[in-house]
Amino acid sequence: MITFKDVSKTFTIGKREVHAVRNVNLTIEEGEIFGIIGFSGAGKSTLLRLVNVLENPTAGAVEVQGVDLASLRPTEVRKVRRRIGMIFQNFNLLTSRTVAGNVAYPLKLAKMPRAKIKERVEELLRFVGLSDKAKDYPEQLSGGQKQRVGIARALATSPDILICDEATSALDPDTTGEILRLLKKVNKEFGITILLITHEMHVIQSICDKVAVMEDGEVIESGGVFDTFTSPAHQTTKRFIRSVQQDLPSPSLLDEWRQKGGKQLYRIIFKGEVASDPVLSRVTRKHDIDVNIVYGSVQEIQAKFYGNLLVSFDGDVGKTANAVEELNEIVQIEEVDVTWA
Ligand SMILES: Nc1ncnc2c1ncn2[C@@H]1O[C@H](COP(=O)(O)OP(=O)(O)OP(=O)(O)O)[C@@H](O)[C@H]1O
Repeated sequence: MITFKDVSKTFTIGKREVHAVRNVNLTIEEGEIFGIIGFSGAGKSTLLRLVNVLENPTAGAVEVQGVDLASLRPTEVRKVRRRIGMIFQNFNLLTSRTVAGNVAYPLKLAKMPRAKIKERVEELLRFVGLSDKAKDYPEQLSGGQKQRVGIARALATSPDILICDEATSALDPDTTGEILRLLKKVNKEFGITILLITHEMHVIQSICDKVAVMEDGEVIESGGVFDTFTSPAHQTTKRFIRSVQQDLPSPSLLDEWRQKGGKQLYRIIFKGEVASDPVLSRVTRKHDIDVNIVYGSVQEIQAKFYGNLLVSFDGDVGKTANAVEELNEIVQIEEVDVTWA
């Protein structure tokens, strides 16, 4: 478990103070995949550097498994660091060593016997699907393969925690998907807690259990990924979510809809179980009105459905109002203002 207790980190450059992290309180439970998202300069890297003791907090405490990191002697800090693996955006591989040599490196530092190192490296390369690349050098690998080596190296000393610093930001979408699936496998098979930072919401959506949104050094919102996605409280969170969710049709489709009379649009949000319930047809039939589906999308977040449907209704105004009122008791329904779109 990693706990941030009222943590602040201020850098002083000459007379100027930079508040990189401000009053952060977070708990990352064992076995969780926890994502921290924020725009550039939000304070994400500083937060990670506090966990692997590359920085110490100016105020507050960072605890790993109940131990305040600031209270540790240098030898104890090294021990804690060995329990934490790390992967990076630019992979940080040793270019003069082979794939096997890179994965073996932390084991040599830990003074593992040679025969055991060989066995462990083979096992790790099998796990990340790179057994056939053991003798290659990093420059002979694709970005995705390099990150697999990075993951194998980070896992070499069997850490409890894996820290991922923008680990997929340099990769194309397909390769990003492969690496995220591998990270999920790391988490499931070994029970390793994963703490990742990213500026990409789809990374959070794909693999994280919990998310914290950072802005100007502060955590402005945190919680389960499904709840945060479906009920974001903060404007910045909404911006991140919009980047992975198309919740309106394209301008040309909206123009077509306007030309056809452009009736009031309603957005219906289905969450979890209700998504498969034929609620819409049931209610409109009962109130004797027709429903037109103008646009829709369904997403899967943490194995739950999240549906977003844009509809208009044909029929008597009073009956429509009654139907909307009844729907409002079952699902989230709101009028959509598309005057600006
Ligand atoms: N060693 C340092 N000395 C001075 N200022 C720093 C230092 N490290 C970070 N900062 C400042 O702290 C703030 C937060 O930086 P940080 O790198 O943690 O943000 P970030 O969210 O990781 O951004 P990015 O995604 O661009 O890496 C920034 O204003 C940055 O300039």
